[in-house]
Amino acid sequence: MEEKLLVQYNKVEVCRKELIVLKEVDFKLYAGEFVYFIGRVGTGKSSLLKTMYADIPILEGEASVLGYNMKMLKRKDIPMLRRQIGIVFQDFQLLTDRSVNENLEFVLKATGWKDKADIAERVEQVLVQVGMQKKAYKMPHELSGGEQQRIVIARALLNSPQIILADEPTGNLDPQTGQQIVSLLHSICQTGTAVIMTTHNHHLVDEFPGRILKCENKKLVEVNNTKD
Ligand SMILES: Nc1ncnc2c1ncn2[C@@H]1O[C@H](COP(=O)(O)OP(=O)(O)OP(=O)(O)O)[C@@H](O)[C@H]1O
Repeated sequence: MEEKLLVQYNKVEVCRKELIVLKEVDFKLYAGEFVYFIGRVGTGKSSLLKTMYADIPILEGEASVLGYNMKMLKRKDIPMLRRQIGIVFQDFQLLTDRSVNENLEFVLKATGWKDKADIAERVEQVLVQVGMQKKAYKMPHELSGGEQQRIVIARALLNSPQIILADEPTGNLDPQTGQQIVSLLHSICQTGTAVIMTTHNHHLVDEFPGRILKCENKKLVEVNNTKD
């Protein structure tokens, strides 16, 4: 079977205001791949992810994400693009005033789901997928950090994204919980969803194999292991 190309960057420049963060970025992401972005603090890992969901515009080079030309992207196209990308951050960003169920329902309703039974079924499915079906009625503050991150991953899965972008998803977790989260992301990847994860944790990269790209000296380079 021919591999499906989800992201293609050619000579892309990533800028934050007037600062060039990365230049000449060549990158391809295929369906079902697990990719790590590593590199020191401030080298551009988050910024590069942000270009993929149109949080930072691309001004130089050619970039396509899920068939969208990111240089020509119209404001009105952004919600449709983001619906096909699951986004997971380090700081969980659940709505604190409502339960797990309500957090998930809120996203489905905001993305056009109307039928109550369909919504309930989809919420149940993603909670099962992350092993949290018993916590549906909990408030976020009643959950541990690892559990909250599982709910965030469930939220990212709601609209069956083709790509998950996870920006330091283990940054606020203890090592063992972080391991469980990366293991969960790997199992999601095995169902065909591509995952890009930024991390400073080289143990995780060594333990859970994936393609490794490093941000260094304003370039994105493919490396064989975390020591290169
Ligand atoms: N909102 C912003 N406005 C201007 N410059 C920014 C902004 N956010 C980040 N930067 C700068 O862009 C560069 C890249 O930052 P970025 O957060 O992408 O790096 P990173 O590799 O993800 O770092 P970290 O590992 O700390 O998360 C840094 O020099 C940073 O200071």
